[in-house]
Amino acid sequence: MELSIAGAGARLGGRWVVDGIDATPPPGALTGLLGPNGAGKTTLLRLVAGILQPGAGAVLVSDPGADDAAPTLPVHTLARRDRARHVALLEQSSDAAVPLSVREVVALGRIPYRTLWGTDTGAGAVDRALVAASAAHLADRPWSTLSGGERQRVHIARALAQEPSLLLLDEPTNHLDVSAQLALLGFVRGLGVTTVAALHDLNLAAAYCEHVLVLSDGRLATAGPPAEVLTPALVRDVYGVDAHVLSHPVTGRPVIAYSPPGTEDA
Ligand SMILES: Nc1ncnc2c1ncn2[C@@H]1O[C@H](COP(=O)(O)OP(=O)(O)OP(=O)(O)O)[C@@H](O)[C@H]1O
Repeated sequence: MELSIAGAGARLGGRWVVDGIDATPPPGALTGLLGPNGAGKTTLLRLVAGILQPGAGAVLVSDPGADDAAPTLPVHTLARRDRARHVALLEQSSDAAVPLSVREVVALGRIPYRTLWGTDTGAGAVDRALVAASAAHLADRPWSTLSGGERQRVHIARALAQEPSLLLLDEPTNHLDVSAQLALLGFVRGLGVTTVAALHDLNLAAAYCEHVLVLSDGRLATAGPPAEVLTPALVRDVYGVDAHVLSHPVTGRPVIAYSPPGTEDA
C-alpha cells in the first residue's frame, strides 16, 4: 500500500504534538520512525493508522479496492472493516490479563476477515503468523503466564495474522532479546509490506531500515536513507549526544558509537 503524509498535524492537550509532517515512506519497505521520548512518534503512528484524525493536513493511502496505486484516500475515512483488514497497528504493549490462549489472542487479528457465519477464509494465517513471530512454541500457553518478551512476540503475531498492506509498529523490539530483535526486523523487512516502525535503537534502524524519519519536538527534523541521515551532527542536534558513525565491517551500514558525556572533552 502506498502512503503519503501531507502536512499532517495533531493537536493534543492544547498544543501541536505533531506538526506539519510531510513524508512518503517507500512502498513495500521498512521505514524507521526515530526521535527522542515525547517527539511525537506514537501520535504520528496513530494518525497514519487512521485512529486519530489529523487536525491539519492529511494521511493518504492508496485505495485498497482500486488498481491505481496512487495514495489519494484519507486513511481515517476508510470504512472500519477495510481499515482493519489493510492497516495493522502494533501499539506499545499493555499487560492486560485476558483469559485467552496465545493462539486465541493471535486469532483476534483475523476478526476483520470473518464472514457473517463466523468463518475465516484465510486458513493458516494464524499459524503462519505464530511461526513468523517465533511464537509457535507458545501457541497453547495461557496468555496471562507469558513473560514480557513472549507477550511482545504474540502481539507481533496478532498484527501479522491480520495480513495487512500497511504495518505500523510502535517500538516492536521492546522487551525482545538481541536475537529476537534481529529476527523480527529481518522478517518484517522481508515481508515486502509498507511498514513504519518507531524505534529507539538507532543501530537497529541503521541495520534494517531502507528509510528513516527523524522527529524532534513534533516536527520532521530530517528523512532519508540511514547512511545519509544518521550523522554525528543529527545525533547531537536531535538527541544531544556526541557520537561517532562508523561503517559496519561486513554490511557497510552505519554503526553509531555513542560517547558518554564528558569523554569528547578529555
Ligand atoms: N492525549 C494526550 N494529551 C496531551 N498530550 C499528549 C497526549 N498524547 C500524547 N501527548 C503528548 O504528546 C507528545 C508526543 O507524545 P508521543 O507519545 O507521540 O511521543 P513518542 O515520540 O512516541 O514518545 P516515547 O518515545 O516516549 O514513546 C508528548 O509530549 C506527550 O506527552
